[in-house]
Amino acid sequence: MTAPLKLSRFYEWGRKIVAVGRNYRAHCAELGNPVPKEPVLFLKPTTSYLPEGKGPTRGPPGCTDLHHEIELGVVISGGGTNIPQESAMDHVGGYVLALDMTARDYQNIAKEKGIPWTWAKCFDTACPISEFVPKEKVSDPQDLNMWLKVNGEVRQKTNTNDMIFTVPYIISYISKMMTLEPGDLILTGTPMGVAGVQPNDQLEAEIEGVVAMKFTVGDKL
Ligand SMILES: O=C([O-])CC(=O)C(=O)O
Ligand SMILES: [Mg+2]
Repeated sequence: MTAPLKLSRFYEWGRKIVAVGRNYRAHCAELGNPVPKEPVLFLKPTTSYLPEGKGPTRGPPGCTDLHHEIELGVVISGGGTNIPQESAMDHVGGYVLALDMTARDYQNIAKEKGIPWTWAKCFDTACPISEFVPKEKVSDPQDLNMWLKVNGEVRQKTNTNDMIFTVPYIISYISKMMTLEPGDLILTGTPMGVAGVQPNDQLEAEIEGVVAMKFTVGDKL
């Protein structure tokens, strides 16, 4: 008999990570991007997962500008296609605090050339995650204070009520074109304050009152 799949270990068996970009106005402004009318979506592979305690996050070969992006992650427990916004939260099993580590130099090259962001977003260790937080521990995902410190200094700080597109809107929007499955992770976008990190930097992040995590930056892959 095979063991039942545990939602708290979604990163071992979930099949995709769907990331929303440009979901906070101030972050759009800091990178000179327009505020989107519909969610900007991209995928990260599950090989980019880095659970806390499993080593450092590392940039891809040749990267000279590895950025941190703190994000609320939403773990899907019940799959579906064409999920209505009204019942979208019934498909959520819990949350994680996540980093959408980004090789900003490669992303800028990709933007200039009009080619995909794969090299910038999909490398091994590009998705550090906290322990799983069951849904019951979060009364309102749209009212969470979260912050990220680098070497003890606050770099990013937000409340998730600043998101342009809410969690139920995002779930409904994605599921119109891509079936969501149990174990999928949705990254909901980063607030202002993204910046470069160096080997041996200490990253510390928290969703206040909910979960905290620590990672070190390692050498390039
Ligand atoms: O790389 C970017 O700026 C897009 C993105 O992931 C975000 O806004 O979280
Ligand atoms: Mg991001």
